[in-house]
Amino acid sequence: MLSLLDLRARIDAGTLTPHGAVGLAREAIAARDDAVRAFACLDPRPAVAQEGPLAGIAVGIKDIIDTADLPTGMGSPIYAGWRPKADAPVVARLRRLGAVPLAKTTTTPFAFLDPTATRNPRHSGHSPGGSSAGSAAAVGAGMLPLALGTQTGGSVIRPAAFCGVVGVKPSFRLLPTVGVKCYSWALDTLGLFAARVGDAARALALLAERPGIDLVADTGAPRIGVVVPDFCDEAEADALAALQRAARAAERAGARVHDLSLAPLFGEAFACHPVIQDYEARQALAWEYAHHREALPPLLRAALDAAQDVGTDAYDAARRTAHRARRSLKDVFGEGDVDVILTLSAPGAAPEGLASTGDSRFNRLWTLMGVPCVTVPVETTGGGLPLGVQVIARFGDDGRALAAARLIERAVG
Ligand SMILES: NC(=O)CC(=O)O
Repeated sequence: MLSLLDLRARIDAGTLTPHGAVGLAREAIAARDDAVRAFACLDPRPAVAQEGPLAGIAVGIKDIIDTADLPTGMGSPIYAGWRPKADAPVVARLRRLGAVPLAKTTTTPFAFLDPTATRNPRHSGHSPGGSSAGSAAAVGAGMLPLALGTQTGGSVIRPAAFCGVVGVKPSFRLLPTVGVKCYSWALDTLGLFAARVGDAARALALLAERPGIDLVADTGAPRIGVVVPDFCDEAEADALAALQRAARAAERAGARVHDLSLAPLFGEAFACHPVIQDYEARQALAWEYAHHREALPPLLRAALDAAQDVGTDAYDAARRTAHRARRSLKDVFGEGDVDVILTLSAPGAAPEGLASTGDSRFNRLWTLMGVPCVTVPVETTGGGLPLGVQVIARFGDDGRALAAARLIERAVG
């Protein structure tokens, strides 16, 4: 895969130019994307800045994120050819840092569950996951060193794990979702994909203007609480084995690892995620539902049909429960002798075929809690499909989540 840090080191050393670095991505796209289909469109004549900490870094932008010089199609014929007037602030920030928004990456329609045509870069007969399908696949295929995605349920962590890359869903609103097509304003979170933890940490620190995110020294021996939430349905044996492998490797690397159980309140909060999501999606997509319902794909259309019945009382009760759970989660980290939580990134490896983007049941609670999540590739199944594990820190402690993820990444080798 293309490493952001490696490209930047070669540019800083004068052995590679920013044009040359972008050229490597364009060559890889030309060679591989026919098999992967990760892109909605490409910039045919990208402007390549010579200066900036991300000069030479080609970036994929999920196609629900506004770009002024490329269409933003939302993965839907309803927005075919739609050209926003302005870049989303996160895209404008990338340009100020010297990066090149080279391509729009495929998204499931409006970032819901209906699949894309994108294939898993590690096994073309399997899904790359969703909704940030193209971003995860493009990095996993070695076509880009960095890509942006979003998560409302599990749309960063799950596809990253399926494609064998690092995915970061930062603390809620660490990055501005202005200019990003809204599905749920209480849940939508901008995230990113990269080859390795260090690449992702550098990118997030620059995007968030928080150098400390990348400078969290290896926090020595993190206290890791390992949990498989009992309110999530069963996980596949391969995924559970990968979690245990990561936990044991972290322990050998000096981490203090113990099993963690979550109070029933977190199961109640888990059940509140769809109530909040669906109530807000009904309003966020009211225009599309009113004027183009027949052009919506089947899973999204059915979800919005059902969302018409979600009332304000249920919504307000769900928000109260989520609030209580967020306060209780602070105690898990504070009094629970836990620096980070280690859990599954997905129920298993990528689903066979392209009909399903997989299940977000091991992601939704953490999205609702607004806490930073990082998925790290751990191993591959016998069939060559990647498996990841998810590292979660307290709200605002993104650097610690990345530092612990880096320890695990190194420990599993
Ligand atoms: N946007 C989302 O997070 C939905 C999903 O988990 O696929």
